[in-house]
Amino acid sequence: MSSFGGDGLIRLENVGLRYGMGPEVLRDLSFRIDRGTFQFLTGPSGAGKTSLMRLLFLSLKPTRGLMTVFGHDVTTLSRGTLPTLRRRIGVVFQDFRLLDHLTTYENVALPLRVMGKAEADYRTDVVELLGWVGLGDRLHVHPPVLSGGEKQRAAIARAVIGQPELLLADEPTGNVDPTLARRLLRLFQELHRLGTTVLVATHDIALMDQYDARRLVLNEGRMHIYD
Ligand SMILES: Nc1ncnc2c1ncn2[C@@H]1O[C@H](COP(=O)(O)OP(=O)(O)OP(=O)(O)O)[C@@H](O)[C@H]1O
Repeated sequence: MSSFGGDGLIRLENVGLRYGMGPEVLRDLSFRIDRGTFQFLTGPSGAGKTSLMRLLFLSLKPTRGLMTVFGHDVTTLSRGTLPTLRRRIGVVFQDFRLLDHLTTYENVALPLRVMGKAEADYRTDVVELLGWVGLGDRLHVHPPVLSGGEKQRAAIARAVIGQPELLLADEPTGNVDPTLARRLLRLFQELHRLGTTVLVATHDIALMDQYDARRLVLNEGRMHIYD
């Protein structure tokens, strides 16, 4: 029962995942992510990182084992609970998922609008954050005209603007140069300092070497942890 002690924001016990009738792509995962911690998730291409991120964002359910997120057993979540839990999570997926009919500024401000905040209270924060990620001159354009790296940074800004309890970022520096990648890592560190639990999936060893954090390593669906 090792994963079920302590202040586990996320707990997995013997979790397995398969797509349809295919083979298990995640196998016997047992680990805990404590509140307020920072960790990298890494491993070779196809090891299951994105699949694990989807599990943690409650887009998929484990096909076996026990998993809790914010203390809720994910297999018995009611339809109403799911969106409430997701609102506590900031996500950056590899396909960005920006809304094309909104400007960059509006995309990033969206989580705050959903929370019911007034624009006058957040406008400066959104503009400042977009400046920090290098999009200060792209505020009023729509996602289709942004480059891949610009879309990625807009998605990151949207994920962090509301200071979520949990940040899940899948290859967040995959489309940017090393200088910008360091800058984005600093943003995640700052968020962590403010209390967010952070999980960053990355292949980028140079990036991981810049921050002394726990490493969750997936290999062929199994996990090894280096504290
Ligand atoms: N929707 C899906 N349906 C069926 N199989 C899938 C699906 N998504 C992923 N897989 C399979 O699950 C395995 C793990 O894929 P996943 O994308 O989670 O790995 P990854 O570690 O994120 O890889 P990468 O680093 O290349 O993004 C792979 O064998 C992949 O083919």
